[in-house]
Amino acid sequence: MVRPIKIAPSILASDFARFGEEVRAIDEAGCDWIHVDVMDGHFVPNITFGPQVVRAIRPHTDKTIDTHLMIAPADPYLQDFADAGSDMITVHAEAGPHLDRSLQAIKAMGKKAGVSLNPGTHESAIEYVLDKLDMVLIMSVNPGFGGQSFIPSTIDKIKKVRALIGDRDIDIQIDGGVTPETAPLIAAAGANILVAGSAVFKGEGVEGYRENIDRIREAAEKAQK
Ligand SMILES: O=C(CO)[C@@H](O)[C@H](O)COP(=O)(O)O
Ligand SMILES: [Fe+2]
Repeated sequence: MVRPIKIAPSILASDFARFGEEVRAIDEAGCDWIHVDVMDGHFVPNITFGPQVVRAIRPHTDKTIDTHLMIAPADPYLQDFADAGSDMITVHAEAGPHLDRSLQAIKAMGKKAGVSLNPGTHESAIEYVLDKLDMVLIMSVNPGFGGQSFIPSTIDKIKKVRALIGDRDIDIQIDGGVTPETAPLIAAAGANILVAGSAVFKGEGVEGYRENIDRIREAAEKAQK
């Protein structure tokens, strides 16, 4: 089954002084999800924002708020993100130490659960938690910053994760360096949720964002067929 392509702009590349306006603009521009990059300055070498930002943007969109937690430990903060309005909560397999417990906690909060793999992490890290997953996020850059170049070995990992998933109802998300040029390779390998920060927000306002989202989506959909 071909899973529908979804585009999830990362607000890490938006204007932080205008979060509400920026979220409304990407919503109006036709994005599918809103990707929120949470960084703690410990698991990754950058600090961004916490549950308060999710709470602040929640009234500006009905679309899925996809929360990418690059924090360790994640467990003490899961309830805060759930209460703030996150729909999907993704933890890193490397953030440990109890991945299965983190996923059980997210599901018990009634949220969709994702697990993320850094570029250097083997796909077997998800093998025994597949029954608790709604999504696998394969990092195509080392986490911490937007605007980095796509790491080519990601393509091979997408294929391996797709094979591991089999016919389970699990999305594969790719995050980092997604552009209209990399999107076809990503989609052809079997991923269907594409996060894009700089490639979307380099545009001006709703029309600029729409053009960038459409270009990525069209390139991916064409390659899926
Ligand atoms: O999680 C991360 C980075 O750690 C990403 O979500 C980036 O924010 C994507 O930015 P671009 O590579 O698309 O500019
Ligand atoms: Fe991300």
